[in-house]
Amino acid sequence: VSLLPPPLPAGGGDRGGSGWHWLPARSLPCWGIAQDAPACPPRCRFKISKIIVVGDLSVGKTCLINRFCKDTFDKNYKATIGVDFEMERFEVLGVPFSLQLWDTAGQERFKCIASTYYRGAQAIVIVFDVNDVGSLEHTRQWLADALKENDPSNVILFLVGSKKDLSTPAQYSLMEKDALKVAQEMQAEYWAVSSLTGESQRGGEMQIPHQPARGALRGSLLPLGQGRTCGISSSEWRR
Ligand SMILES: Nc1nc2c(ncn2[C@@H]2O[C@H](COP(=O)(O)OP(=O)(O)OP(=O)(O)O)[C@@H](O)[C@H]2O)c(=O)[nH]1
Repeated sequence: VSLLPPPLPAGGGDRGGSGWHWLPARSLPCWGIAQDAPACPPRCRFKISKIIVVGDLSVGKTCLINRFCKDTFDKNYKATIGVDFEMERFEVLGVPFSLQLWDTAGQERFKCIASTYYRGAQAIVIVFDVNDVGSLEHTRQWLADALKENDPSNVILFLVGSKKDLSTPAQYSLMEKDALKVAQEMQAEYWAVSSLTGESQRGGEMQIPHQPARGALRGSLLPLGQGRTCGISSSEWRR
């Protein structure tokens, strides 16, 4: 945890309270990254978005992030201790854009540490296992905890059902009904995914309030594992 960048403050960066963090590229070294970044003209700015990924123990949060950022899958379970961190960089219309993906521990004993990193999120991804109805029930509590540290009117919510490859079509369609109900209640977009196969499928026709400023973030997250230019893992940062 001590190697991670500090939690971002709530609200906006230097452009006011929009929740977006606009930082000159050269300000990144204060987090211990990009130490050798060349000098950038003032217009060269990173748009930084923080995404937190929450959910029960072993539902597949780390695998989801690894599929998204590195296009890899590890079948061996290694519990996340506290929080972990990945950064994804890409360009939208020539603007350098960075996603901070915060992988939080599902284990109860680490919840206290992990929740200190919830603040300042632009998106909350709540993950459950489509084969475990209990993990779907717990998503409401995960969301409530994450929203204590964030402005509910200013975050994009995703409910993600993981491990779809392990369920039969009949089992899945039963679960999907419940998941869509929960997603509707939360005003979240629902996705079912398999980090093993890389499959992702959007469920239902959710009516989400239009937030044009957030289109790029939503667009970058939705096609799980696509549209990236490069990924930087926390382990690379530590070199
Ligand atoms: N078949 C299959 N297994 C998966 C999938 N996603 C995760 N797993 C497996 O589920 C186990 C837990 O995955 P993790 O991603 O570590 O779970 P987590 O939610 O990050 O767990 P914590 O860090 O303890 O909160 C691992 O053994 C993974 O290989 C999936 O889509 N399909």
